[in-house]
Amino acid sequence: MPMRNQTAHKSMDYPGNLFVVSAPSGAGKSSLVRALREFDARVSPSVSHTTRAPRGQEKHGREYYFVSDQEFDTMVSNNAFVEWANVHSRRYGTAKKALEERIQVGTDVLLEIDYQGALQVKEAFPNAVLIFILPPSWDELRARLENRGEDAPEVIELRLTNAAEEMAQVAKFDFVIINELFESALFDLKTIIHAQRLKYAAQRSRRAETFESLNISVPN
Ligand SMILES: Nc1ncnc2c1ncn2[C@@H]1O[C@H](COP(=O)(O)OP(=O)(O)OP(=O)(O)O)[C@@H](O)[C@H]1O
Ligand SMILES: Nc1nc2c(ncn2[C@@H]2O[C@H](COP(=O)(O)O)[C@@H](O)[C@H]2O)c(=O)[nH]1
Repeated sequence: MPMRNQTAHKSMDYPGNLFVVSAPSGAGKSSLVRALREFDARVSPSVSHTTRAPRGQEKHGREYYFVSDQEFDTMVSNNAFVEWANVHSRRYGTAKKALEERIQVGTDVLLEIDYQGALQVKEAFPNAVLIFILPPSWDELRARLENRGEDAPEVIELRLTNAAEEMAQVAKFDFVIINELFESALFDLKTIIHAQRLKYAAQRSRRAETFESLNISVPN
């Protein structure tokens, strides 16, 4: 895993919630997150940088910022990523500035990233909620990748090989959802997000009351 140089943000540093969704390729995380956002406009996705080529109808700045290896290297040297990782032989990273600016103003941000990135985010933001999506079976995972029809057979094989290592990380996550029936997995995702918002709001208001009783202003 790449070396990082970051400090953990103290709990309550930021008013926005940070959710991280990881899954082996094809388990259905993008589909779930897309469906979630139709119900919940408060969840704002983060657009990652990647050195992989666009596929299908993907657009620069919408699904990803598609950058060269050199551009990615420059961002790494400038410490511009909150996390980055090699995934399926390509590099992917989350820009630090854009993420911090959004959670600082109270936006709930959702990162769809791999497990290596998720664990780096948890180190930097201990309040981040890590959610892992599992497919119901290996056969179904393969079928979803094949039926999606967007990756070459050798890419599908690489993603399936990597899936074993990814799934071995599941215990490090705060929540696990099995995406068998789509609607049921979506309900689980909505519930986790709702529960976290309530918990965080309660913690903040308790803290505000404590500061109020001491007659001092609440730091952001
Ligand atoms: N519960 C489900 N039942 C059947 N098919 C599903 C289900 N969830 C997602 N799919 C389908 O599986 C395929 C893979 O889903 P999706 O692209 O969302 O996966 P992903 O985890 O985001 O993959 P990647 O990391 O490669 O982007 C898609 O064709 C999607 O429509
Ligand atoms: N560590 C990071 N992983 C990321 C990021 N953005 C996406 N990803 C993960 O890469 C794989 C492959 O994605 P694909 O779009 O090429 O199918 C998948 O697991 C994504 O979650 C990132 O910024 N950091």
